[in-house]
Amino acid sequence: MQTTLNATLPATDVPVVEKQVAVEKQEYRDAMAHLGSAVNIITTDGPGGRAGFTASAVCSVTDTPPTLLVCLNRSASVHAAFTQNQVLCVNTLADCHESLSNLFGGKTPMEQRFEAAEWARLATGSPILTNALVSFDCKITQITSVGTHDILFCEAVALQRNDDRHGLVYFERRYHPLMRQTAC
Ligand SMILES: NC(=O)C1=CN([C@@H]2O[C@H](COP(=O)(O)OP(=O)(O)OC[C@H]3O[C@@H](n4cnc5c(N)ncnc54)[C@H](O)[C@@H]3O)[C@@H](O)[C@H]2O)C=CC1
Ligand SMILES: Cc1cc2nc3c(=O)[nH]c(=O)nc-3n(C[C@H](O)[C@H](O)[C@H](O)COP(=O)(O)O)c2cc1C
Repeated sequence: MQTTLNATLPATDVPVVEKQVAVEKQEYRDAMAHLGSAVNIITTDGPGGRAGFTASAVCSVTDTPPTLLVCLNRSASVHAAFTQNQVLCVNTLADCHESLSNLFGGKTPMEQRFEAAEWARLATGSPILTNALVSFDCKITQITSVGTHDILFCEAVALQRNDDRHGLVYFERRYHPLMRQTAC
């Protein structure tokens, strides 16, 4: 399906279309499914308990100070743990992590989620997935609410990289391996 959105243009000789375009939730989700994204398991540990969930709504904000953002639905069972602990780790998944992603994205009990992989710790005490593509160990510096979600701004205080693994992309509601270029 091809969809055209009307826009108000500033040029004087261009007819202005004033019609307001309402985007329904399902239409928005169907459109967002066209955006390929990395898949991450976001973990935390501390006074609020150990918790983790799968997230695609993650991006870099600034390198000074090194800051990422993570969008977390306030209705998720893990929400209180993250806001109480004030620390988290963004573990970006490799191509072998499809089933782990589904485990952390479903309604699975928390212990069962963590039993399925090996974890370490860096600076904040948040679980680091040992064979992740990259792990950003962070303190949460700011939280802003927009609609159903909280945007967690997270300053990286330690990093772990695995430079030989292939990536994983979530696109059109499916997982796709993303191959690293190797010398031939
Ligand atoms: N940002 C989020 O909260 C996301 C939540 N999910 C959840 O994971 C499950 C499976 O998702 P899909 O297989 O991708 O099918 P879907 O049809 O639920 O979602 C399609 C796309 O819409 C966006 N989206 C979905 N739910 C959203 C939400 N509550 N807030 C903002 N954006 C949202 C995401 O970009 C997602 O890839 C659903 O329960 C979905 O709600 C998935 C991706 C992102
Ligand atoms: C591929 C994928 C991406 C997801 N991305 C997000 C996200 O960015 N933000 C979010 O709040 N939930 C996201 N979810 C849903 C959460 O992982 C899920 O709600 C979380 O595990 C909490 O579930 P619970 O309430 O059963 O603990 C995603 C799920 C999947 C499968």
